[in-house]
Amino acid sequence: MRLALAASLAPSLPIVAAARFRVRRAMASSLSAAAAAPAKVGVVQMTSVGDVDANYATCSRLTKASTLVSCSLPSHLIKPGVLAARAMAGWIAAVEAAASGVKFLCFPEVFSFIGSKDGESVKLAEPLDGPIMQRYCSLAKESGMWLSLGGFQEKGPDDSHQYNTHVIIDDSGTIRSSYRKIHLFDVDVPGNMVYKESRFTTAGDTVVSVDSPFGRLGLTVCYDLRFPELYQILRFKHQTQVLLVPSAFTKVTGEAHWETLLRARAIETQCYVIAAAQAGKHNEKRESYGDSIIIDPWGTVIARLPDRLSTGFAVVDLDLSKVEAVRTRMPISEHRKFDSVWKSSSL
Ligand SMILES: O=C(O)CNC(=O)[C@H](CS)NC(=O)CCC(=O)C(=O)O
Repeated sequence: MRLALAASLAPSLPIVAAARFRVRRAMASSLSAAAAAPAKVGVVQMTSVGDVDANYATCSRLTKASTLVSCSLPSHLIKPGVLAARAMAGWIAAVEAAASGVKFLCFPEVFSFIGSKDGESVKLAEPLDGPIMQRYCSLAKESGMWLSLGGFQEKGPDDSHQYNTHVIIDDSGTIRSSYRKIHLFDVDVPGNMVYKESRFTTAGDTVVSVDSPFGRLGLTVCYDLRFPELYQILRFKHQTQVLLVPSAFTKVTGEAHWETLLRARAIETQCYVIAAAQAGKHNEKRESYGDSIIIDPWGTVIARLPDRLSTGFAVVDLDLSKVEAVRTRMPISEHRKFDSVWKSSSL
């Protein structure tokens, strides 16, 4: 992994890096000729707050890299202290991204809103054709980028429930796919607080994948990560090549499990894993672990931000021939015993 530091742009500010994975030509040429050319994808890390417009400003700044080069920061972000430093860091990342030519940018769960009061987000929940998501569709179109928007508060089946929905928008601004989080986080986190996501959220019940120029994508959200059967279905039934895990992991559980779970999913499915994370303090009560990460199908971490708190993103050349290379040398899909041995045993 090589870190291209944007430090020269602002030596005194938190350093934001774009990590790039270089294609190894020898490996690429020995593999499937049908594999698409490597494409640049980015994984965002951000600290969403209880303000839809402020979060949109951050997402927009990170996405519209090319138009931002000569722009000033949005005025509401120019405040003394940490926020201004973080905003600046995001801006520098955007400049870096322009040079990187990112074609697919992945945002974390609850990118558009994290409230501080119970039930706040249900009141803001909108259908996918509502104004909040439509603004992100315009953003994708204007910047010519595919977006993964994990964990949008989609209007639910009744007024007191939302869906936690992961949305994929293509570079023409069209919603290509959406997935409603299946596993809800009803957990008593040791030393932290009791989460009861099901109070305001209705679980989805459908496994979703979608084709893209960056391979077949498997859509999941956060706590889903702890349920490997979902990822097995995505890999062996849906034939996915890239697994997306937008998240807002708690600090406690993230420290204990985040990287290990993500690398396990990459290794056992032989897929790329792109996991965008919320980071740091959102309000007095809530803090996320951070550590946005991209993992290759061999399980190696190939990109992450320089620290777990900064706003910005890391970039890799996603090379689908690498997926095929790993699968050819270690053909676990042929070695599986699911149909012959395990199918008849219930868990
Ligand atoms: O409620 C919201 O604002 C959005 N939803 C979330 O942030 C969800 C439910 S509270 N968080 C997780 O799934 C964390 C999982 C986790 O931390 C773990 O598996 O260890």
